[in-house]
Amino acid sequence: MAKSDKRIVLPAAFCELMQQWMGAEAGLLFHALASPPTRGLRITKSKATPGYVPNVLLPHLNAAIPWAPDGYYIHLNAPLGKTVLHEAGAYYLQEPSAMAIAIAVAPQTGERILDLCAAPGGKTTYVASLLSRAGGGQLIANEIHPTRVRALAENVERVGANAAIVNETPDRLAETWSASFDAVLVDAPCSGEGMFRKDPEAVREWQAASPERCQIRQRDILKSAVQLLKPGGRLIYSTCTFNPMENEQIVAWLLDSFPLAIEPLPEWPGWSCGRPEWGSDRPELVGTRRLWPHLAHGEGHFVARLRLAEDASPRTTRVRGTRSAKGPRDWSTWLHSMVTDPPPSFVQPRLHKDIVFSDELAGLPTDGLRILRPGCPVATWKNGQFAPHHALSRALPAHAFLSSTELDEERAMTYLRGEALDNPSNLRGFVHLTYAGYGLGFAKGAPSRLNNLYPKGLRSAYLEPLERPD
Ligand SMILES: C[S@@+](CC[C@H](N)C(=O)[O-])C[C@H]1O[C@@H](n2cnc3c(N)ncnc32)[C@H](O)[C@@H]1O
Repeated sequence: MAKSDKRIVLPAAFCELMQQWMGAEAGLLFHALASPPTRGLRITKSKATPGYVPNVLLPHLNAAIPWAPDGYYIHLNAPLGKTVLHEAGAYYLQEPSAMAIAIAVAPQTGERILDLCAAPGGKTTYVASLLSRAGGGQLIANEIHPTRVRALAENVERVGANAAIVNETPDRLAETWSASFDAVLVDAPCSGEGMFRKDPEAVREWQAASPERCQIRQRDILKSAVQLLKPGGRLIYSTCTFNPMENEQIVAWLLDSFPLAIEPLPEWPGWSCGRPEWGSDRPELVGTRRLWPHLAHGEGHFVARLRLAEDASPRTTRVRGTRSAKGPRDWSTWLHSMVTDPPPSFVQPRLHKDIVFSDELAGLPTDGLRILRPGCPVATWKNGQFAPHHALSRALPAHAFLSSTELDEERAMTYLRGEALDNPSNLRGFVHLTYAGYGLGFAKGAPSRLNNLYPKGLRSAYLEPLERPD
């Protein structure tokens, strides 16, 4: 190991490799890797009003992140991971350079988008926000790892993103869903050199053989990703690593192997162009983007957007009969007694065991696939009775609920601890509770109290207040 600075000790083989690629500039990178990491958060639910920030959060935000309309830098030690607003899914703590990836996906109205390597969900949740803001579409988030897929589901539910969650290998998805997507995001497993500053484990795990090993896996995943694209569809490829083997070289290989063309990405402030000389001298590589921590405030990402030729002849999907979305009887009546203007995927749901899910897999065959959630869990259905699922409280804006009440921070904390609340307005039935306009969960109105329906597994006694006493 070479001692490069007093904070982290960079692997000697990493330093040699980067010196070979970058020459004297490598010193600037190593110097930047010796300084503290950047930290960011992204407002998640600015669907109707981009740029909206809850007032209580304002004192905790630093500058806006120039490439991400919903992103802000925050202080390294800002205690923002355990607040009512965080629990309510009002923001997602996300490394600043990672925010550019969903922007590169550029979701359009009505598109069907697949995030192939999605856990823990940073990019999925941003793509979901942008797709919803564009007018809605279909989003499917896949994660191969059986434990990580649960963290993905929790984050998707916390921020109220509308997505199906799948736990599959890319090749099985390609087999079943060939030529089905307008856009596929591959945020690939990589050697993680852009994580060095914020995660000492990333430094410990890095080995001289990591870039080559990762490159092989990335090619495998990308072969399936290309197969999943409709003709004319977009492939977005990203990593959080610096070495060209997993970046420019992968994109050069994609251009050589498939009828794909690079779509140049915007010139985000501080970002650099990919380097053609690192990828078989393909001049188009200037259309890819890199964030270097010695040139911009972020930890480091590479991203490329490629478009599949319109006349690409895809292997067609074996359609084994798409399951028709069938909900229980009286569903529509119950749903309209809870919310106004439910999205179409809620009106034609899927019933799976005792849960009614919005159908985010409409039009796709699902037989034989490991589906964790076909969409948002909207309600439970037991003994012929519906009850709202907690996830519904996050999935729609507060104004959509027919019975909704706003809590102050103290009452919100009481609710998130799992305690009953007083009921001064004598509310009855299922009541949607909000804080700063963000859905927290449901309660059930009784004569003198609001009974707490916040799921036991989510209850938390250790939340930090954000509001300052006057
Ligand atoms: C960089 S992480 C994804 C981060 C995520 N996109 C986010 O923004 O939160 C890469 C993911 O790929 C998954 N992965 C690992 N090997 C894979 C493989 N062979 N095929 C597909 N995904 C894989 C990992 O479990 C990991 O969750």
